[in-house]
Amino acid sequence: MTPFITIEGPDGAGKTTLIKGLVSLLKEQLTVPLVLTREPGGEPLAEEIRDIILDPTHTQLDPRAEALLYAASRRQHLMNKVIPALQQGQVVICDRFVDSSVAYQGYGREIGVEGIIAINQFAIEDHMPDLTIYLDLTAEEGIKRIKEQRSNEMNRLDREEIAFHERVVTGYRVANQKAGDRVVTIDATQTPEAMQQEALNIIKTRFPDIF
Ligand SMILES: Nc1ncnc2c1ncn2[C@@H]1O[C@H](COP(=O)(O)OP(=O)(O)OP(=O)(O)O)[C@@H](O)[C@H]1O
Ligand SMILES: Cc1cn([C@H]2C[C@H](O)[C@@H](COP(=O)(O)O)O2)c(=O)[nH]c1=O
Repeated sequence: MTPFITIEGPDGAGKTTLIKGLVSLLKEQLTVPLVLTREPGGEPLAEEIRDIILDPTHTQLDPRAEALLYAASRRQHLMNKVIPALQQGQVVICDRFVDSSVAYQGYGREIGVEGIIAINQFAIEDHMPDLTIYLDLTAEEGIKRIKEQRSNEMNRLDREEIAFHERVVTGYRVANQKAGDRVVTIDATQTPEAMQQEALNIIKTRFPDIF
C-alpha cells in the first residue's frame, strides 16, 4: 500500500506554503502518482460541511456539534477520496486529519481528548496516517502571520482568542509525544524552502520504495 501522509500544525504555521513546494518537489521525484487533499473538505460533500464549520457568521455553533461535523466531513472524505486513492496505488498527502480534532476540539475547545478520540474512531476505524509531519510554531507567531498577510481570509477558527490557539499548540505537543514515530516535527520558524527540503528528506527516509 502507498503511504497516507498528513501535515499538521497550528493556524499560520505554513502548511499550505509547505505543501505547495513539497508537492512540486515530489512530483519530480516520485515513481508513483500523488494525490493532494485537505480537511475539512477534500471532496464535494465534505467541502459543503467545511463551509458550514468555517463560516465566520456561525458563532452559535455548539463545540460538540462542531466536533461531530469535523468527524462527519472526515468520514466522507476518507471513504470517497483517501481510501480509493490508496487502493489505486497513489500517495496521499492530506492537509490536516484526526490530530487536528484532538488539538482543536479536544484541547482548544476543552471538550477532552477521550470523547474526541471516541467519535473519531467511529469515523476512521483503523485508517490512521502512516506519517504525520507536524509544523511547530507558537500560537502567537502563527496568528501574527495570518493577521499580517491574510487578514481578509480569516475563518471562524482563525478568529478565536489567543488563549484558544495556545491550548491548541499545547494539545498538539502533548499528543505528539504519545504518537511515537508516526509524528515527525519540523521547526516552522525556518524559511519555506528549508522546511520543504526537510519534509522531502523525511518522506524519502521513511518511504524509499516510492522514489
Ligand atoms: N516559513 C515561513 N516563514 C514565514 N512566513 C511564512 C512561512 N510559511 C508561510 N508563511 C506565511 O504565513 C502565512 C500563513 O501561511 P500558510 O497559509 O501556508 O499557513 P497554514 O498553516 O496553511 O495556515 P492555516 O492553517 O490557517 O490555513 C502566509 O501569509 C504565508 O505567506
Ligand atoms: C481538520 C480540522 C480542522 N480544524 C480547524 C483548523 C483550522 O482552523 C480550520 C481549517 O482551516 P485551514 O485553513 O484549512 O487550516 O479548521 C479543527 O478545528 N478540527 C479539525 O478536525
